[in-house]
Amino acid sequence: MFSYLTAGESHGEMLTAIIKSVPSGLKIDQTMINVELKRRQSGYGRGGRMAIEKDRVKITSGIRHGITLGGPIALLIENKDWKNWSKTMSVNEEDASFIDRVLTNPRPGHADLVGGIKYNTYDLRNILERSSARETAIRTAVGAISKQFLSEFNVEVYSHVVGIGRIKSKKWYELPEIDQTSEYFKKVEKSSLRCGDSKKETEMKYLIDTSRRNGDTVGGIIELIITGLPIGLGSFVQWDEKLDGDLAKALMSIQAVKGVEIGLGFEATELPGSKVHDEILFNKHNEEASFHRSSNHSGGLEGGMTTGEPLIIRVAMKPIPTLMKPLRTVDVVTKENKTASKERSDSCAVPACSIITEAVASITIAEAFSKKFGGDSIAEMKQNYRSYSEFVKKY
Ligand SMILES: Cc1cc2nc3c(=O)[nH]c(=O)nc-3n(C[C@H](O)[C@H](O)[C@H](O)COP(=O)(O)O)c2cc1C
Ligand SMILES: C=C(O[C@@H]1CC(C(=O)O)=C[C@@H](OP(=O)(O)O)[C@H]1O)C(=O)O
Repeated sequence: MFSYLTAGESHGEMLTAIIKSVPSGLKIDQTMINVELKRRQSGYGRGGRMAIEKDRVKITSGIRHGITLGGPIALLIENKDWKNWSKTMSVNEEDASFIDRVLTNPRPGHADLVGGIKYNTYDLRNILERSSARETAIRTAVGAISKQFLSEFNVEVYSHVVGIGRIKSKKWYELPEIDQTSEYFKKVEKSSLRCGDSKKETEMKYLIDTSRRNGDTVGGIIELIITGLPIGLGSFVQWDEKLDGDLAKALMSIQAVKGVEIGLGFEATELPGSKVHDEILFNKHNEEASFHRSSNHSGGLEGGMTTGEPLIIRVAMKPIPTLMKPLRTVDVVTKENKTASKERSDSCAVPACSIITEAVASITIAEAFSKKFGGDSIAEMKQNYRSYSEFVKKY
């Protein structure tokens, strides 16, 4: 199982992750991990921090000569900004008198107030530092290793931005093709908004810019597409084995994500069953044929299991909580009415979040693969995968 733990504060020295039970024999391309880190940093709407950070992974264990050994893999990413915070964020007791950048005016929508009460601190910096989405940099590195694992089984994970504020672009079923190599998705990769629809992209950028100028922020919707999945990852037999549940949990754990829908999602509630459910087909005359569907409204999941069709998931991100025209709040020390603290901040992080959704979904799918085709080495897992594929073909 691909379980992992992350550590690190936003302005601390570094971010760390340890990943458990990656099979041995998996070739790891560090350049690809760094490309994923760059993709996460490149989105439109980000604040000043991204000009400081140049995220690069350092692997300190679990890999030898580019190949996984089967033991825990440890990853590090340095925070370049740490040099400006080394006393403020020092782990050493002798720096305890060095208290600055104290935050006592909690920001509505951030973890500040509830975290302060729960962890019994009046310096809300103690909460901000770990609740910050800086942590998603290291999750993206874990996701990049999971993506490399999945590509051994020809699984591809990609995403695009389909909404910013009220502006909506095309959804998967409105696109001529949802292939990663399509012209549309080539445009997505080039777009700083991760939107392949140029007209909508211009409108979206305008909305981000005007809201920033007004001291405000905007959220949006990301669509995630995963292709090449076998039938039957996940299970219906127990609530905690359902893959839709695991994916929703992983995606909802991304900072500022407030909704996840699979396939038609909420739209399905407005349609009759006859227009929602995907009819089952089988081509008897094709030797390679197996069961397939007339449509993919289910988004590739039925009964908590993959159907073999592409997985389609939409993720809703709320607007960034830190506002340059701040909302009302209360100082946690004096209890006086104040306006919320203003920190350097992003005005829109939906394109960045799109890359994070790819990462966390890849980790969840890699876990499901390990569960179904379990083995200590990649060769053993591939053998199990091939044998299952033969079994499915004969069904
Ligand atoms: C990539 C990314 C960047 C973010 N940048 C900021 C930011 O600059 N300022 C901010 O206030 N919140 C930012 N957030 C959102 C907060 O981290 C998030 O709202 C906060 O941790 C509270 O969690 P919740 O929104 O899930 O309840 C960002 C989120 C993501 C995914
Ligand atoms: C650092 C990242 O995102 C940060 C997430 C974040 C928050 O409150 O979540 C606040 C900002 O941090 P800072 O106050 O240092 O500018 C973002 O830049 C990152 O994504 O790498």
